[in-house]
Amino acid sequence: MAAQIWGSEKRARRRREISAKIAQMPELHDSKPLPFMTREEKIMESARKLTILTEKMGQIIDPTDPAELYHLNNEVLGLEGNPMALHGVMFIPALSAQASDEQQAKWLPRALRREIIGTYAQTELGHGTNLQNLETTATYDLATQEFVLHTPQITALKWWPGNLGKSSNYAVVVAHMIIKAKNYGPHPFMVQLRDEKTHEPLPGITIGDIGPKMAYNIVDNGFLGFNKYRIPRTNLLMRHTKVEADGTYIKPPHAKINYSAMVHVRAYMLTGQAIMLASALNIATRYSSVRRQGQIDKSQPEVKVLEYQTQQHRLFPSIARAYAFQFAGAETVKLYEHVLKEMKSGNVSLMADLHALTSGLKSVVTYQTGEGIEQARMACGGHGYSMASYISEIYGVAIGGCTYEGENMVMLLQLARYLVKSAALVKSGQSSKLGPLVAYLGVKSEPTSLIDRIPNSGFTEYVKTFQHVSKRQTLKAADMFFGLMEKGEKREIAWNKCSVELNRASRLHTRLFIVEAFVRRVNEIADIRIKEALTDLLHLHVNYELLDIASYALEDGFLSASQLDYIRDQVYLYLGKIRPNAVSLLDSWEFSDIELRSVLGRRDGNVYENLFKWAKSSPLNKTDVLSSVTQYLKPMMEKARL
Ligand SMILES: CC/C=C\C/C=C\C/C=C\CCCC(=O)SCCNC(=O)CCNC(=O)[C@H](O)C(C)(C)COP(=O)(O)OP(=O)(O)OC[C@H]1O[C@@H](n2cnc3c(N)ncnc32)[C@H](O)[C@@H]1OP(=O)(O)O
Ligand SMILES: Cc1cc2nc3c(=O)[nH]c(=O)nc-3n(C[C@H](O)[C@H](O)[C@H](O)COP(=O)(O)OP(=O)(O)OC[C@H]3O[C@@H](n4cnc5c(N)ncnc54)[C@H](O)[C@@H]3O)c2cc1C
Repeated sequence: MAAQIWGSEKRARRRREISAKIAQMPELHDSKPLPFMTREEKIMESARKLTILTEKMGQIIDPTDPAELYHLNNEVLGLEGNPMALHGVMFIPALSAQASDEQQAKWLPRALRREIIGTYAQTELGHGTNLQNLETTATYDLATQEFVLHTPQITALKWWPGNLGKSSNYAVVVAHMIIKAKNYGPHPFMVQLRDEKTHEPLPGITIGDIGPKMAYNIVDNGFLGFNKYRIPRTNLLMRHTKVEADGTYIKPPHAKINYSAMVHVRAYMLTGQAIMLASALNIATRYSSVRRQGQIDKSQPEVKVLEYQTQQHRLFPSIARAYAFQFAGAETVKLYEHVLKEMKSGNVSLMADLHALTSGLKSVVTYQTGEGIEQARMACGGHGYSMASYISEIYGVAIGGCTYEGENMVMLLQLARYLVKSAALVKSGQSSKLGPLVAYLGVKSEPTSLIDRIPNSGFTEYVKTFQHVSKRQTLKAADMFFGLMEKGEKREIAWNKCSVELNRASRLHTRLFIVEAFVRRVNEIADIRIKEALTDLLHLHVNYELLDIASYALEDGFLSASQLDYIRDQVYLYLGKIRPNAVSLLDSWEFSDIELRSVLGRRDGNVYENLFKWAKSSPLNKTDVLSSVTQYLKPMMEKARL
């Protein structure tokens, strides 16, 4: 199963080998539990480990393999981030995709050797979503052949970029490029921020940390202002766009090609989310098979809480989602790598499809991951609320994904643009022009669903039902939009008035893609036992997801009440079937105790003794009487007693 999750036997084996090596290297372990550290201590601890990793990486992993590097980071540095998180996630991908060969030769080897630390600085205090209204300018000075970066007012300060505040000395900065008073829109520039020797900010640069956040606090998200700060013309990233010495602008082959670093993260973050969901579920499910509370049969001893159907219903559909996201994520990364290769050689024809797909997936996956992790926390009762579970930290980090890399509603609306265009093709009889991801929009469906009507139909009737509801909602939302325009409403106003319905269509389309990716994977599996276990999970997935969106299929009678009863019964049936495999389905992800950082989720199940040990190690317990008591509470009580 680990091979299915991680992509191959070899990958799963390598992960095990890497974890075993890390277990033998105490210098790479947390020196004390992270929840007992201050933010400053955590940042120091992370930098300490990161430095050792840089020295010893070659002994542990193949540093050229991104999957191995990702695993190493998760184990050693953890999900709260590290001083170079954005360096790998966005700075290097931005240079790789947008810098010319010559620029790459100059900067990439230095970045890969970690001679410099970089980030991606785009969002500003006043604007994040609406890139067209960013305010930072890069004005070309023909006389010196330099760009002059400037922050015209406080809202133009770069705000949020990870590791910008304190760690990075370089950044890819997105600024509006102005040449001879003409604004060419947002473009990426390579900018040195700090002196390489002293790490002091360079003159003309104002920079710092934006303060503590809900989670992800090892990352120093930062602010950045420029005061007429000059960089050479050749620091504009010039793989696709060029500015010649005389100010001549050569436009890129696709207007949004400079957005590729964002698409990169949107594609790669899906498996990251799946890992966070599976981690929280691993903790909750292991704990649920240790925790005994109450009886089902009063004549029997207390049961493990995992025996309760409500507990299974809370956890198991999310286990199925974690697998589904991992499989859909793997497909998306493959597609992204293909499109990136094409893009580098000038073929931009697949960019719109990839943008639409990743926009929808990013939104649905992060939202459902957040839901699943929060349910996992609640499933642990009181101990879930303790940082000893570590689930609240996983939650805080995961839901950051709903916001970063494009706020979820906004990204769903991006997919909706693509769906509406596809609907227009269907309506104008041009269904043959639909791309493979939306081809179902042009296919006439049966009048009613055949779920529970055809024996041995596998998952086909389920997929058809998901297709039906997605198609119906897409065409309905598109009709509403076109109808408003026909009535004379301006395009943008009409769009806004339909946007809730449009986003519903985007979610349904994306959920269909996730179901299909799961089905595709199960169909590929040869090992009979693995196929069986995953087929059970897929049964739970399709039935649970369909129940969740049943109103769409009920309102036009595509599903009947009796079919809904069948679907509900299937959910209960598969909860029971999955119960014996539940812990194994999560243990198959092979997270080590080092990586999970959870007292509740310990592999050995020795929860109570270790919770007590953990509590005793709280800094508050260093002394029996705190100074808050001697200074304030004791005098207050004494005064009250007089
Ligand atoms: C390995 C990774 C694992 C884990 C990650 C872990 C940690 C990482 C932590 C944090 C990283 C966070 C980093 C950041 O957040 S960086 C900042 C990200 N910011 C955003 O995402 C901003 C979101 N906004 C946008 O993307 C755009 O503004 C927009 C909403 C898409 C609108 O852009 P705009 O230029 O105004 O375009 P429109 O006029 O609306 O659209 C015109 C046209 O272009 C199409 N389009 C837009 N984007 C793309 C694209 N990327 N590729 C292809 N096409 C695109 C758009 O759909 C429209 O097409 P039409 O045909 O419909 O006209
Ligand atoms: C943990 C974290 C890490 C980050 N890292 C980076 C980084 O490394 N580099 C970087 O540059 N940025 C980074 N960001 C910033 C992030 O990319 C932005 O916060 C994000 O893109 C959302 O933009 P915003 O904050 O402007 O939200 P806003 O756009 O102000 O969103 C506020 C609300 O308005 C709604 N809204 C906005 N526009 C529309 C619209 N057109 N239609 C409908 N509704 C709309 C949104 O849906 C939302 O409900 C990070 C953010 C976080 C939380």
